[in-house]
Amino acid sequence: MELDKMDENDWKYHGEGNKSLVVSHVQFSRVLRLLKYPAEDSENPPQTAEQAFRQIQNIVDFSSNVMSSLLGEKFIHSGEVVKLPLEFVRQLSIKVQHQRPAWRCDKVMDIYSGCALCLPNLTSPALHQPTHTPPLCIEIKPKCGFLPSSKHVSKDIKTKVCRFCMHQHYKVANGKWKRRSLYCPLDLFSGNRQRMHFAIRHLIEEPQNNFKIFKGGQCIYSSKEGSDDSLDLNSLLHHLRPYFMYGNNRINSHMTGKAVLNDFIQVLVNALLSGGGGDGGVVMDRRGEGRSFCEASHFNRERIRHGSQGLPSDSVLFRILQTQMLDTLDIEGLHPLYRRVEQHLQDFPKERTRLQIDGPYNEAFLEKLQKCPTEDDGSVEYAVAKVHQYRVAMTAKDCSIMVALVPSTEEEEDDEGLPSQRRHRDFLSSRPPAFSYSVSILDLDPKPFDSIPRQLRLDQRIVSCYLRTGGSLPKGSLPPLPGGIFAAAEREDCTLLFHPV
Ligand SMILES: O=P(O)(O)O[C@@H]1[C@@H](OP(=O)(O)O)[C@H](OP(=O)(O)O)[C@H](O)[C@H](OP(=O)(O)O)[C@H]1OP(=O)(O)O
Ligand SMILES: Nc1ncnc2c1ncn2[C@@H]1O[C@H](COP(=O)(O)OP(=O)(O)OP(=O)(O)O)[C@@H](O)[C@H]1O
Repeated sequence: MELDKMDENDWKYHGEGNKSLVVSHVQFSRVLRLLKYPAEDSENPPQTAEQAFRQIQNIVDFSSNVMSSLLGEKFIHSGEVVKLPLEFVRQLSIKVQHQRPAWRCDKVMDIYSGCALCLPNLTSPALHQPTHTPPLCIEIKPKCGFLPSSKHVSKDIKTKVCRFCMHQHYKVANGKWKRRSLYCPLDLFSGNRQRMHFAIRHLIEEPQNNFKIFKGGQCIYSSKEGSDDSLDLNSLLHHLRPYFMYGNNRINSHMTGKAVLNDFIQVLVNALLSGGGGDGGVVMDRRGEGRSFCEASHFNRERIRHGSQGLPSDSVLFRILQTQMLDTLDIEGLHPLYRRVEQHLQDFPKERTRLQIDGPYNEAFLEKLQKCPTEDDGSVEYAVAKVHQYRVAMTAKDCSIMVALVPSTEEEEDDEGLPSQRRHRDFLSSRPPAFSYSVSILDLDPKPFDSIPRQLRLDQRIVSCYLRTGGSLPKGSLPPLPGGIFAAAEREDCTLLFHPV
């Protein structure tokens, strides 16, 4: 990529979140992630080009020096900061504007700094050979996978119903989403295949901003944000079916929609539980049996056929969960420590640098949070270390997982020996066809120190909304019944009920 010869026609809109907009290269497996500002700041950018460069460099440093050490290098692609010609960025902003979802247009793309983060395109991984079937990439934003056990938690409900499930009620009540998702992160993080299957099924039913599917780099399945449109399961099945035709199905050229979805979910569960190599010991996580169930989950505990297996210690879910659990005090216990730091900074503003409140995110930062004493000695150092830990946990609660699945070729499947490509890849041993896969984690930005008071306010609002409504919702806010899109898959097949494997 020659930075002085950038042409907006080589790039296309790829997606966006709350604070960045992503464009992908039409030919190479690269994306550019550009910052966004509130629309009211569009005339006067809130920071200088140098500050924008520093912000993106902080993102790279935080990802490569801090998150990578906690989550595992193999999952992380930190990218590099690039300086782009301003004319290119302006033209790009005009080009992508009409593709942006209306509900994200309260923010505008940064066209002033010329700075961006250049990353590998995780939805069209380099291991894909253009002549073969395009890779399927599944993006999951799993959110928080445990119930708090801190003594500082003031509302008992927080120890019973997980944050995501309570937040769903708040989001529907406030019109962010029309329907409630029945996905529960505690099921996904359980390590129990049945519960994980159940969780993914609900992500498919109501993806919101937690689930997307890409084929060959194109998004083929996601929520139409803010819209009430029903999801097109037939179209999804049409895309997925060719990947799951094997054995007799290949000969009969028929496979039920239910079977396609079951196989798809099974392959995804395998990838999430795999360690990407290594021995991958299975461990029970620190949540303990009682703490790993959310009372709002629709999963029937009695259906568990085999006890809770726990997550393999080298799996992506295990690493994310462990990092999320650096939040040991809950926001209610953390907030007084935040206030201690804030007070200290008011008294000694120059201490901001020594305490690394806004970075640099280097080894010293990592050491500060890893060497935090277990007991509060009343010091500002203790408070800072807990705040740093909490911010890292926040990032892990808001990151996304990208699973890329590449079907093995006929030759690879038919070859009795071990083909050279296969030696260099990890293969999922579900049922045929085999998939080579890679698992990555994206969106590992540092959360600002100042975001902590907002966290406390949001926590209070979510809990009081849940308690006020008693967990009930207006009619129509549940996914369509009976059985949602899965019932549609069954109708398409005129066959049995959908059962998790
Ligand atoms: O607070 P939450 O749990 O609602 O998470 C926010 C996300 O909302 P979600 O509930 O996932 O829809 C929110 O996502 P959306 O904008 O809703 O897609 C952002 O990821 C936000 O992070 P940031 O402020 O952009 O760094 C997230 O804020 P942080 O809490 O991570 O700062
Ligand atoms: N390296 C990548 N390769 C492919 N797609 C990517 C990559 N990085 C981001 N994306 C896509 O762009 C979308 C927005 O990116 P990202 O989640 O980083 O934005 P954000 O603004 O930080 O999100 P949030 O709302 O969580 O703050 C992602 O959901 C994903 O689909």
